[in-house]
Amino acid sequence: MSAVTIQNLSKIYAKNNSLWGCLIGKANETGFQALNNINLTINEGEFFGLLGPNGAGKTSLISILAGLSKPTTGSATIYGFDVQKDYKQARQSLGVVPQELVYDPFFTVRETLRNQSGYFGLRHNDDWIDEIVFNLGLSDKVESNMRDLSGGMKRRVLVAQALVHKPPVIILDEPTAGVDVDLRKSLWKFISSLNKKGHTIILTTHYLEEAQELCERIAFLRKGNLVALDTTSAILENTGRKGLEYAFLHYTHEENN
Ligand SMILES: Nc1ncnc2c1ncn2[C@@H]1O[C@H](COP(=O)(O)OP(=O)(O)OP(=O)(O)O)[C@@H](O)[C@H]1O
Repeated sequence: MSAVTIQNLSKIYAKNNSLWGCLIGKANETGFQALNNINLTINEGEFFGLLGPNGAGKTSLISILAGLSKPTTGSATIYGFDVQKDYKQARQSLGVVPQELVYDPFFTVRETLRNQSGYFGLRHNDDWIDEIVFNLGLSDKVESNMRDLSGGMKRRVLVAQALVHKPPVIILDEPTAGVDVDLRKSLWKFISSLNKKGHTIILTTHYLEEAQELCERIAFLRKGNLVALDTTSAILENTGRKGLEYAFLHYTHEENN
């Protein structure tokens, strides 16, 4: 079974046309097209890279998969569950590490992870919580309040939150932005071990050397369009084996598409 399917997916963000503009008969401005007819299948157990420059549409796509935003047209499924019609099952199958540091400053790390477990109906999840925090180097911070953690540690908690319900599909939206070498190493070791156990990993990152090392297949987005989709080795081969940074620039520059 495919882990994720995306069919004819487009997203147009509506313009906030003012009431005053409507009253004086000003024509409504059309919205901004962030995704344009994306078709993509990600296989079960794949380590998949979703790459593109700032504003390419990566987070817009992830938000739709996570049920946080509705597509304008098209559809998407996670493990066969439609992200809109079967929202609960699709969300249960997905763990998302968001790009932005969102947290409640009044809870401890353990309380944060217990609360997150509760959202997924898991009451006695401490064994797994302990395993996650250990693997993310957070064991000594588990009773600390979120507000007392450094930025990199808060990001580790976001990763832990995405994993509390052992989702088969894990999306990491720039998980290593602003984190030190230690976390990067421990994070990739842990995520790779989950991938070996069968979890599907979808990674967006601007650290292309990480994507080159980890991802079996890569999609490049540019201005909402899917401009390349292939195995990492084929992408490197097709662009003269000059590295993923060269391939990134090649595929995401307008004149090459
Ligand atoms: N809520 C919104 N309303 C209007 N436009 C939006 C909204 N969210 C995103 N956009 C626009 O859609 C485009 C794609 O944004 P998105 O956040 O998906 O890009 P991204 O590839 O994740 O970029 P980055 O690498 O910087 O995180 C951008 O031009 C952005 O300004």
